[in-house]
Amino acid sequence: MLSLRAPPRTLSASPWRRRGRLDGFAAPRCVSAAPPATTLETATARSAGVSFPILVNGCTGKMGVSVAEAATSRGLHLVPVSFSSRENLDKTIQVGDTDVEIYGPSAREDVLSSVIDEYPDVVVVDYTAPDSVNSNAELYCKLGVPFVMGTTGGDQQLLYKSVQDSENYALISPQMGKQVVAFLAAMETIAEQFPGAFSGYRLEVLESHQAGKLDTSGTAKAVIACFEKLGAVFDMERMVKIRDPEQQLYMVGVPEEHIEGHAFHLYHLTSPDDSVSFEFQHNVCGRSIYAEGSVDAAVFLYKKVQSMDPKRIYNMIDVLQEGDMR
Ligand SMILES: NC(=O)C1=CN([C@@H]2O[C@H](COP(=O)(O)OP(=O)(O)OC[C@H]3O[C@@H](n4cnc5c(N)ncnc54)[C@H](OP(=O)(O)O)[C@@H]3O)[C@@H](O)[C@H]2O)C=CC1
Ligand SMILES: O=C(O)C1=N[C@H](C(=O)O)C[C@H](O)C1
Repeated sequence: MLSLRAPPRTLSASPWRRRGRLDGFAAPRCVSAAPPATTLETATARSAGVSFPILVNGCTGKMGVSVAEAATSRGLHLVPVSFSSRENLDKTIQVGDTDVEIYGPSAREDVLSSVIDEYPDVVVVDYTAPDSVNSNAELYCKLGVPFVMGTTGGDQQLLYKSVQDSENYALISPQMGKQVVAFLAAMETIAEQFPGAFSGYRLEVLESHQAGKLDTSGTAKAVIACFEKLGAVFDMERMVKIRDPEQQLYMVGVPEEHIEGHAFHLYHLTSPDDSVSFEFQHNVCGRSIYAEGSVDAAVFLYKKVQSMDPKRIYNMIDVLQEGDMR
């Protein structure tokens, strides 16, 4: 019986639990966070024609530092400044040869203005926290600095409005991993072409991330929106969010070395009469695909700004469609 009638946020009847970790759930084999040297050489050569300053906001966090490292590996100039939610942190973070100085909220407007004076073609990449999405975006828009918003959550409608009103350039996406972006693009295409094809189907969604993740998966929300266009019924209250390392290890099957950094997603659809079911999964260990994708996003946005492209607000599907993801 595949129908899931679990109460909200319990795991007792989840497909992950019912099957156990080895039956039908293929956790990815562990991969090294660093891409192989040949890949890096190719990537550096490819970005050689495009070099510009990049400021990564959120370098005290895991994605921020990963993106900063990927940017320097790709030959971009890392601006030695990043912001924190904490005042008077008096901290620097070393990324390659660069000492990135961390500033608190009260300094951010002055510091960012000085950065823009010194590096007029700077692109900002934001990996901070859901509750800073809107205030950070407002600041980037106020100062007219193009930005990639990798941070999820916040008020997404307001985020788009801020960019639209300011006519700033921005690339906004809850998902930077090339293959997951391709899956999302496929979902959007199916939803566009066959609205209602899954009319009446029940949708169940489980997502597992490292315990420190504050919000619900932004990627899951985007995929759910597609299933809803297809006619599936989903109650956001019933989303199963797994943040407990024990459950991740023993039930979900996350490799132990990736408990601190993983994103596993499972979507299960059942027909109204229970006779048909579908299941989709995307399971990522580590953060390298997001870091590389974020640099692709920054390069893409930089080129759009330089060519004064009229579109101004982009997402990762635009980057993928233009063949700009490595
Ligand atoms: N688009 C994508 O593909 C991906 C998106 N994400 C998203 O990126 C975000 C960050 O994830 P992750 O790096 O794992 O989280 P972390 O908690 O590791 O890092 C976030 C950092 O943001 C800093 N921060 C919080 N508020 C502010 C602020 N107002 N200004 C500046 N810095 C701030 C915190 O540092 P401090 O305490 O010093 O303020 C913290 O170190 C999340 O929203 C996550 O969902 C993650 C992976 C992929
Ligand atoms: O916080 C994370 O880790 C991730 N966040 C993004 C999201 O919320 O969709 C992307 C991915 O799931 C990793």
